[in-house]
Amino acid sequence: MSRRTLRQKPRISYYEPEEPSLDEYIFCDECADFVYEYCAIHGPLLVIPDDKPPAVSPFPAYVPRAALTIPHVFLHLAPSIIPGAGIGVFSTLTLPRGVRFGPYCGVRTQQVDSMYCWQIYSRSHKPSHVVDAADGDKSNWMRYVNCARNWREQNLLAYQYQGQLYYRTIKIIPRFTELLVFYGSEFANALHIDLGKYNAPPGYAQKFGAPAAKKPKLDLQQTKIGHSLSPKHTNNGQTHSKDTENNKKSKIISVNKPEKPISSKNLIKKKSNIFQKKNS
Ligand SMILES: C[S@@+](CC[C@H](N)C(=O)[O-])C[C@H]1O[C@@H](n2cnc3c(N)ncnc32)[C@H](O)[C@@H]1O
Repeated sequence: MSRRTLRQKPRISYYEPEEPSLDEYIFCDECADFVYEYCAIHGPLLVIPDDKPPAVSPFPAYVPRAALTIPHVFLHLAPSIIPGAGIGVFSTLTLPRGVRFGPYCGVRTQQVDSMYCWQIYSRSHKPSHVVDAADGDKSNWMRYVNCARNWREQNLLAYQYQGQLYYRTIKIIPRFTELLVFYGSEFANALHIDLGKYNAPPGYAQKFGAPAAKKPKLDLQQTKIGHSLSPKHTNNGQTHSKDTENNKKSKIISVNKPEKPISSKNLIKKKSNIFQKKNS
């Protein structure tokens, strides 16, 4: 009887569940929990892509390319409601909660050289690089979103997903309302925003019918800025600051007063006026 050795076969595992990367989780505001890629109960985020700027801009050279990327059906640029803050981004239509904008575009760098920077984290939650949108010709409209001065006026949340930074709406945004995100405590301090007063007093959201706040498991708001801010805990690379409460309380509808309507005919005219003013 001949003895045959068995051929060396590579071992194949027919059930190799891939560990989901933490960078692929998003936070469902309704479930108040992290979900993988999208919430099976409340559905995916409504993705609004940037407009594609024309190869040759019909606007004068002082209108940066970034301004032409604004999804103009939904949003427009106008002077901010915040005194001295320059240009801001406003809704043209009422936006529901759960709309995703982005990604935030800019120059990839390691230095925080401007107020237009967002820190991106690696899958191992270490600072990876910074996206700097200071150059209006190498970035998109998201650079014009200003920082909320308190939780009540914050209607966007910055978060990291698959290595890029996005903004999503955390409440219904009535039309002609300025879109405002929280930049994180370092930039907020630089803008003289009183962080002690940023969050509403405890129980405020419940007065307006929000369910009792669960104890936050994770901090989840991305914070704009630098290397000194290390993420305390990240999920999908999201940076987590002490602002989780903002998300929990986002169940209340915005108390922002709508801005005065701007007719769409005047929008483009207004757009160039804004830049003229800014550059003069
Ligand atoms: C990322 S940019 C936002 C777009 C800016 N408004 C513009 O016209 O280019 C950040 C700058 O906007 C202004 N800004 C944003 N939020 C502000 C706030 N809450 N208070 C005062 N200034 C603010 C500051 O000048 C800051 O340096």
